[in-house]
Amino acid sequence: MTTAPRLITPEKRGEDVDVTLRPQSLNEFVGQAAARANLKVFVEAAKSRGEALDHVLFVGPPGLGKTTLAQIMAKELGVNFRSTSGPVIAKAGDLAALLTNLEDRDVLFIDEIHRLSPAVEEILYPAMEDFQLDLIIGEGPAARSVKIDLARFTLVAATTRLGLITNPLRDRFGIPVRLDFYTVEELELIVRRGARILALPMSDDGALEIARRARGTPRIAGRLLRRVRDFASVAGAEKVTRTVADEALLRLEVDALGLDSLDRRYLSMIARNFGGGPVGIETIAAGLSEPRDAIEDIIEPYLIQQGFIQRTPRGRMLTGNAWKHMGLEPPRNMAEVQGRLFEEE
Ligand SMILES: Nc1ncnc2c1ncn2[C@@H]1O[C@H](COP(=O)(O)OP(=O)(O)OP(=O)(O)O)[C@@H](O)[C@H]1O
Ligand SMILES: [Mg+2]
Repeated sequence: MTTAPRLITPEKRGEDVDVTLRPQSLNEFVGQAAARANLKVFVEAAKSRGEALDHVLFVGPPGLGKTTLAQIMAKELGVNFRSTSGPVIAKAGDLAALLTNLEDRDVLFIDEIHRLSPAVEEILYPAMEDFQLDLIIGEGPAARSVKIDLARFTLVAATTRLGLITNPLRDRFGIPVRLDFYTVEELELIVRRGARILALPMSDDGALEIARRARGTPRIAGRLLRRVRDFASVAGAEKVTRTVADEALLRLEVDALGLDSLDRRYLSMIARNFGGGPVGIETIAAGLSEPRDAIEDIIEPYLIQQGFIQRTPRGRMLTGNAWKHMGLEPPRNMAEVQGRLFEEE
């Protein structure tokens, strides 16, 4: 099943390979204040002791800056950055090859670590803990195990779904970092910085309008900024004002809160076909013809954070806010149904 291209998706797309907007240091990185402050301390401490930084796990919805922070870690530590991702490492040998090529204190970044195969994960445990590889050479009675010493490296991993990581793996990260959606103020700084880099004249209320509608996500802020720039240049606008931004975003079907057509389809399907829920995730996935993963990773986190849906033991349920946003009347027994569901828990 393929997901239709969606302007607002926080998923990676070609243009994000364009690194111009990517912050290069912890100081340049906007938002995530608590995480940033902690990371600064840990980096300083590791550097002053001349040791490898403890392993770091970044957890959070797509587009919030996990890969960016991983790269920044290596830069701040002044070490090499090697990068791979869970689904790419097919065999234990692939990971072994990567690990044996690391130098002391290097950062190895594994994106989507929840998609590592169990056989590969097994190799990772002793590597993370004792900086050793335990390899089995040969098969059957002739098989023997060899241990290879590795450089003392730092594993920096990222996942959108903490729940999909096994406990033994999770426990081996000394520094777990959870990234949250950004505030409008933070996104406003990110948009202004982006406009400066792109040499795009923009008023304060123009930046605010884009920030408000970026779904709490820097990647989306960057993407909206580029699209607004296109509209502005075609329309011959000298400056991105609130009106210019608003017109462009409306044409992109991004509403006042940053919800796009897929978000709205999600909400309206639960409202119209299921009386507001509760309705199970599989049913929603089938109804929207979208993979369940994409719904759980991309659509729901923001809708939950905005207080539009609740996860109940029986499935998803719309809140009063969601009905209001759609301009619809909530069912009269909504509060009662919700109360009953949570009692059952
Ligand atoms: N704090 C920030 N300030 C400015 N720009 C940011 C910030 N965080 C992320 N970005 C920008 O947002 C985009 C997405 O960031 P990044 O690729 O690090 O997200 P991610 O969390 O790794 O996403 P995914 O889960 O999809 O891999 C990048 O282009 C980056 O430039
Ligand atoms: Mg990433």
